Parts: sequence; structure tokens; C-alpha cells
Amino acid sequence: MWRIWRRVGSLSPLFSSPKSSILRQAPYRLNFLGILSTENGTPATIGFFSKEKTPFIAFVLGGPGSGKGTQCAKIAEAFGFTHLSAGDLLRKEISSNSENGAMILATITEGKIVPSGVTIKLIRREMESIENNKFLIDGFPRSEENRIAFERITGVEPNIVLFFDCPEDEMVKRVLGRKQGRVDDNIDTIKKRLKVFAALNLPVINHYTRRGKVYKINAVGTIDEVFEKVRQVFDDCKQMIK
Ligand SMILES: Nc1ncnc2c1ncn2[C@@H]1O[C@H](COP(=O)(O)OP(=O)(O)O)[C@@H](O)[C@H]1O
Ligand SMILES: O=c1ccn([C@@H]2O[C@H](COP(=O)(O)OP(=O)(O)O)[C@@H](O)[C@H]2O)c(=O)[nH]1
Ligand SMILES: [Mg+2]
Repeated sequence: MWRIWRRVGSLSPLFSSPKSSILRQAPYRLNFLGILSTENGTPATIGFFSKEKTPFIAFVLGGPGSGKGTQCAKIAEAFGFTHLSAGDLLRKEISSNSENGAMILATITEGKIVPSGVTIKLIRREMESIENNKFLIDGFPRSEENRIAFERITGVEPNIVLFFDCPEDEMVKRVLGRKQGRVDDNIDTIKKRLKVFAALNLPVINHYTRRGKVYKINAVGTIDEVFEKVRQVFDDCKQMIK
């Protein structure tokens, strides 16, 4: 059984339940390759959804500029995770002139959300090609539709969700100071992204809060100060990270 028990710590004010299961205990599930896999593993599955290879997944969420990417880089280094930034994967698609490139560019420029199928395909491709069992999925899911599609396609839920909680004025300041040449790092797009965050992304965080999976982290402070709080979360979760 894929059942784990989580310690409840002072770090996790959003916990609604002291225990949760890694996987929803569905009678069957589809793996990334579309192979039907039963609870007891028959027929044999390939990829992540065989029991031996089911990865530990942390979704890393928060508004634009809350520090997701910065903290993910530090978590990856300190705890051996593979960092998958959904935004970076989409930007790579744009620069590789893929068939969806123009649509993705227009969507990002407007601060809207790329269709779930496109983003999940990119995440899936990375997860299948990387030999690691610990993934940080940064900036995804950004809507309930994203979340439901991911869970339907993979048959799994994230083990934990980090939520970087940051005041809007601080997020705006950080995004405008980012200087990475991004098409969406301008005041007009940021305003739209903040609205999209409140309308579509917060419901995802609320959903996982109800599932007892969210670690809410105050994102105000220096990068190192924030990372100390993040480190405590991952130290706390060591038992459940394979
Ligand atoms: N704790 C922090 N304090 C000040 N600036 C930060 C902090 N964390 C990140 N930044 C800076 O803010 C900008 C946005 O950070 P980033 O990690 O890209 O956020 P996100 O991925 O959530 O949009 C970057 O320029 C980054 O260097
Ligand atoms: O799952 C995702 C992740 C990103 N984006 C798009 O890519 C942009 C930039 O995302 P990223 O995570 O890079 O931004 P950040 O929050 O780090 O500033 C978002 O505003 C969306 O337009 C998306 O559509 N789906
Ligand atoms: Mg980012």
C-alpha cells in the first residue's frame, strides 16, 4: 500500500489532516504511457507508475515573483531533487520553434494559462527522460483544470505542495527587478498575472489544503531566510522521500 503518515509540525498551519495518502487509492490508473495498471500492479507497468518507480512529487506554487524558481534551485541542490519549471519548459518550446510556439508566446504575453495538454506533455517528457525519483514541479498546476488533467493522466497526486505566500507589492517589485528579458515581466502583464493567480491558482492551493498537503511559507525575507523555512519542511518530510 502506498500509504504514508506525515508528522504535523508548527511549520504547517494549513494542515487539515495529520495523515494523507501518497496516491489516491483508485482501483486502476493510467500511467504516462497510457497503460492501464491495476492496484496490485498487473499488468506490469513501465515508467513512474510501477510501484518501484513512483516518484516523490512536490508542486511548488505561489504568485509571480514569490521566489519559486529561486528556492527550487536551492532545494534541488540541497536535497537531490530534479527541478522542472513549467514556465521554463514552455519558454523552451517557444525558442525551439515548435508548432505550439506562437500560441504559447501569445498566452504568456497575456498572462493567461497554456492549455493543460501542452504543459503536461512537456512535464511528462522530462519526467520520463530523467533518472530521478524526486521532482519539484515549479509553477504548475496553475488552475483546477491543470490539476485535474494532471491527476487524471498520471493517476497520482503530489506528495506535498509548497506555497510561497508573498504580498502583491513585493511580488511586483521582484518581477520588475528580475531582468531576464521575459516578455511577461512588465507592469501590464504582471497585473493580469496577479488576477489570474487569485482567480485560478489559489483554488488549486485551497484544494490541496483541504487534502492536508500544503506547506505555506512566508516568502518575505532574504533568499537564505526563506530557504531556512523550506529546509525545515524537507527535513520534516525525510521519512516520506525515498
Ligand atoms: N527572498 C527574496 N528576496 C528578494 N528577492 C528575491 C527573493 N527570492 C527571489 N528573489 C528575486 O526575485 C525575482 C523573482 O524570483 P523567482 O525565483 O524568479 O520567482 P518566481 O519563480 O516565483 O516568479 C528574481 O529576480 C529573484 O532573484
Ligand atoms: O503551468 C504553467 C506554467 C506557466 N504558464 C505560463 O507561463 C507564464 C510564466 O510562468 P512561470 O512559472 O515561468 O512564471 P513565474 O511565476 O515563475 O514568474 C505564466 O504566466 C503562464 O502564462 C502556463 O501557462 N502554465
Ligand atoms: Mg519562476
